[in-house]
Amino acid sequence: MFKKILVANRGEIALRVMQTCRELGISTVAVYSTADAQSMHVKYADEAVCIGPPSSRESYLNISRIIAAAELTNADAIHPGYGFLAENEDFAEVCASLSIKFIGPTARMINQMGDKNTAKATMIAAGVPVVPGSQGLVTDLQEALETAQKTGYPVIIKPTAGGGGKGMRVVHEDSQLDIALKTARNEAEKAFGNSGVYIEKYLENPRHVEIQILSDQHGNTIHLGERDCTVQRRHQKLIEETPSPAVDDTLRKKMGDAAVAAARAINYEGAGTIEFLLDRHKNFYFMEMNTRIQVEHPVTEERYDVDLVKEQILIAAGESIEGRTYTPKGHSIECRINAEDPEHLFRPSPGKLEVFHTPGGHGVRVDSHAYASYVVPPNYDSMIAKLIVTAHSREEAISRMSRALDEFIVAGVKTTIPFHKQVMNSQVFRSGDFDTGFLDSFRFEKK
Ligand SMILES: Nc1ncc2cc(-c3cccc4ccccc34)c(N3CC[C@@H](N)C3)nc2n1
Ligand SMILES: [Ca+2]
Repeated sequence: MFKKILVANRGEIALRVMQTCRELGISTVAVYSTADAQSMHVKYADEAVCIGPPSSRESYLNISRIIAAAELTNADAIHPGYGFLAENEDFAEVCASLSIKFIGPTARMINQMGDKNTAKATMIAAGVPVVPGSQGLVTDLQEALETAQKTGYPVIIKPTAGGGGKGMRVVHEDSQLDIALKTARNEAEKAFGNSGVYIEKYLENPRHVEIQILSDQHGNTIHLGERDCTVQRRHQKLIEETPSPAVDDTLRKKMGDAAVAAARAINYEGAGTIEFLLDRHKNFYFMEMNTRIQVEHPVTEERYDVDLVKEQILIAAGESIEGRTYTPKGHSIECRINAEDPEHLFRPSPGKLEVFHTPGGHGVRVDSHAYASYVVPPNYDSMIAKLIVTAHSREEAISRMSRALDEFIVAGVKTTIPFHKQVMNSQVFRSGDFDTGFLDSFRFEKK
């Protein structure tokens, strides 16, 4: 078992990982930029190393500085959290070459799943349903036209080197294809340094349903159910829940089995998530595979009564998950509390927290690094807390979430709390019958 783990991240996930390390008796090393000198994860860790100025490029994205901190403190493993270097194959490779255990899959696996076109080919080989479209990358207009005519409009052009919606273009007819292909390739080159794009049939307003996977180093793979992440704004997830209101037991088994087959096919190691698009006819299609712990992991932890960060660490240390069974129980919903102003296009609202009072009570969990007098820095993402609520049914979870949001008092910055309150009270959300277009048509009522 590891003696010391360096957490190469900040904010709530850094604290979350350190909490599990402390429970396992593993000492912790924090890395931080000068902007995070007063951050909770720095105070909480057994050791802390300042790795640079506020800019991510010179701190949390700087491989050599993080490795230097690991060597300096003699850490025997690194947990990357999510974002930053969590899916960076060079980082995983450098750790491996220095015999510092990267808590996650190998560099090869990160690479294989990071390239969306390669990931898709791998899924086809594993028998996982994928969206019909081009066989591989599309470079010239002629090939694009043939693919689009074979697939049928509308089609979507997607960058192979990244997810998250950047460089995507939806095309409805031949005349638009030339421009769309050029702009998609340009945007992809600018955003990812790789202009590779592929084409898929465009599914109108699907749901986003993802399956949590756990695979150990001994060939065992299990799934821990689904998370519905359909409530998103500009490709940013805002609300996640499990179970999905759109998934029944039959579909859950099909999606779970497909996700397990995919992980087995690539001999996956660690915690991973297979993201699917789910259409109105309950057909599901592979979208992406994430090779990291995700922001929304707590809803799965609450329903399956599992510490996913603990599982990651035990698996990285070589433990087997053979024979592990989980009985899912309850309905869990997460709201991401961001320091953003819902009355002004969710623009960031950094600043000092004059008041930070978190809700409590049975079935209420708050994952946060924030505290009263903490200054939310403008340099990083705006999430200051995750409010996770669990109850026996979806209806009960929604009313508990609504009550907890009322008690979540933050002053000094604007937050998404009032927005979440309105979503929880909306008929459409309560009906469970919505798709990824939900927020496009959701009007936030300014008070
Ligand atoms: N073939 C096909 N059809 C419709 C799609 C629609 C989306 C999409 C677009 C906009 C918001 C979304 C929210 C959740 C899930 C998917 C979406 C989509 N992606 C890919 C990256 C992800 N962040 C959004 N891929 C799609 N692919
Ligand atoms: Ca992804």
